[in-house]
Amino acid sequence: MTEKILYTLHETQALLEQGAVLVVDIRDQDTFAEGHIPGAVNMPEIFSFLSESTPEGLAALQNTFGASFSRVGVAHDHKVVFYEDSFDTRYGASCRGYWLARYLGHPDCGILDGGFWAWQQYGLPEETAEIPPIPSRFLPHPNTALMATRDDVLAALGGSETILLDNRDANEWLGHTSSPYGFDFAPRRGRIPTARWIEWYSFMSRDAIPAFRPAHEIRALCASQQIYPDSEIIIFCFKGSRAANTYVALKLAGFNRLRVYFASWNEWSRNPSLPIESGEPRGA
Ligand SMILES: O=S(=O)([O-])[S-]
Repeated sequence: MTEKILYTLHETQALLEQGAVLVVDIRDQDTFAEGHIPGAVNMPEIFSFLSESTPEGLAALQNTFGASFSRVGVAHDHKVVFYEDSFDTRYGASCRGYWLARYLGHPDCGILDGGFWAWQQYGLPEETAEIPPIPSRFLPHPNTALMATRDDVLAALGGSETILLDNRDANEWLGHTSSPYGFDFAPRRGRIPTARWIEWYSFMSRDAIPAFRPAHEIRALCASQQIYPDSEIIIFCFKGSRAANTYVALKLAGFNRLRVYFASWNEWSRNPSLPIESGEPRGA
């Protein structure tokens, strides 16, 4: 059975009415305070946390989000739906929430299709009051099959088995900036050698409310880079958010051998012993 990831407005509203879902808003605190889905809890750290893929880094990631999920009441036996403004406004942060919950072993989580913009567009109820969350005890059970580490990426370099897929914005791929958060946020600019590149925006329609493109279009886009549904793929970006967005796009299009290099360029670029390619890519 295909895993359900996207929840429509109608489905989410019905689940809320039944008390059958915890809705998690990943936007920043001020935006959350201006209006959010009634009953939603706020977890901006889903977007901001920077991780490392060393054993210590992974343990820190698991502990941090074990504590954060517990703080807002995420529980393994209760459905969770994450949302942001829309899929392309916060670098895919709602997808980062979904992917993190899956990685930490949550069996039943998803994303609000269209995000809060769609919710508002349809005039659905909002509230500004912040109701204190009811904490839970969320114990992470990491699903290591979803995570790629720096060593996994190193092992894939130049090989034919695993495809490295870089989905950062064009100016990062071209080496014009080190990150989306400032030119010098990370110490080096450029690309991981041999990685293929499909900019994350390309997987979404650019309508007023961005949505993932139909599966056949996503498959065709990937095929243009010799990436196919049975390919083994490691996706990366700057810190795992846009990569999670592309993970969702590919999953919806029937790709299943997917891992996210969650620490991404933020980790890779800080270690001078790891190879990068800089300057304009050939043919750019
Ligand atoms: O910073 S990001 O690449 O995770 S959007």
